[in-house]
Amino acid sequence: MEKVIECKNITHYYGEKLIYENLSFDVEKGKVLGLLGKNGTGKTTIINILNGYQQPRSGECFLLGENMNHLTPATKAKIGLLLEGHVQHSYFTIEQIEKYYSAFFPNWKKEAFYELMEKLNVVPHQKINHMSCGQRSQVALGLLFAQDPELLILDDFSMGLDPGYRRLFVEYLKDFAAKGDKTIFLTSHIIQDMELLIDDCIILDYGRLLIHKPTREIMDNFHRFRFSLPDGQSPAKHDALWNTEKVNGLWTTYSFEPADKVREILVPRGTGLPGLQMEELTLEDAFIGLTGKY
Ligand SMILES: Nc1ncnc2c1ncn2[C@@H]1O[C@H](COP(=O)(O)OP(=O)(O)OP(=O)(O)O)[C@@H](O)[C@H]1O
Repeated sequence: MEKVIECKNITHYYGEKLIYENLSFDVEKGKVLGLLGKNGTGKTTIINILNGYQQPRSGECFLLGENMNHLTPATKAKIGLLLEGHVQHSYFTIEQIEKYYSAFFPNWKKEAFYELMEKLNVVPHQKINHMSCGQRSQVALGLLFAQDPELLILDDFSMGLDPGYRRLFVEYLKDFAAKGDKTIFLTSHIIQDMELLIDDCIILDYGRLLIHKPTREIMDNFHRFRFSLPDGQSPAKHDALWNTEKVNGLWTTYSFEPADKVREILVPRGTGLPGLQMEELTLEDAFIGLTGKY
């Protein structure tokens, strides 16, 4: 399989503060990979490193086979980048920005941009800096679809979008990804959107990569378990159990293991655990189970 993003042993600090040590992952061509993590785990930082805007302490990244620090103009034209929803050159009107951007990209699809602008209730001579935050995000996304890149990198693409427009963009992104030869790497805190879109999931924790798995594998195998224990008794600690805690008198834990195995781990001496309940999870619940609430 062709690797569109390769991230090799990235170690990054801000001053004394470790962001990650030896972070490595690949994204294969045609995949949609979602990067999830709590606030401040380093999602924007890795996007900046991938694009050569920030230098890590060690390690290197390759985009479409080229080193992050030496991307040729031809390769840059194949990468669509959205940094936290911002559109540059906001003094332009919609018409002007479309003309300006079209000069940089050989595959420019003007009609894709205007198709989206028609859905926005804005007029072509409206200035971008006179638009709402959500409308500006939509212009930024319209420019990306017109660019028709091979690799789309979106940092917080849904910032400022209302639920209707978020759903519209999820549908646009799904269509874009369905072409099969496009690769998308994206972050968002709206995990319901991610669940509709992503093939694979990376979850960052503070200082490290927590998991990198196909989303289907998480949804099929990661469950929440609820159970009760006699007062004063606590469940056994085990590597296969995530974020075990007592909530309103009932214990909860999360695991990739099936119920029988969880029962065996929780009560190793075979005393049984009659009330053990296993629950299916949304991706958002799974995220909370893996990372904890706070
Ligand atoms: N230029 C900087 N100098 C010092 N610290 C920084 C700098 N940029 C980011 N940080 C810190 O590094 C950590 C990671 O920041 P980053 O913006 O990459 O996180 P994030 O996962 O994108 O967060 P969020 O989900 O809130 O957008 C944070 O603790 C942040 O305060």
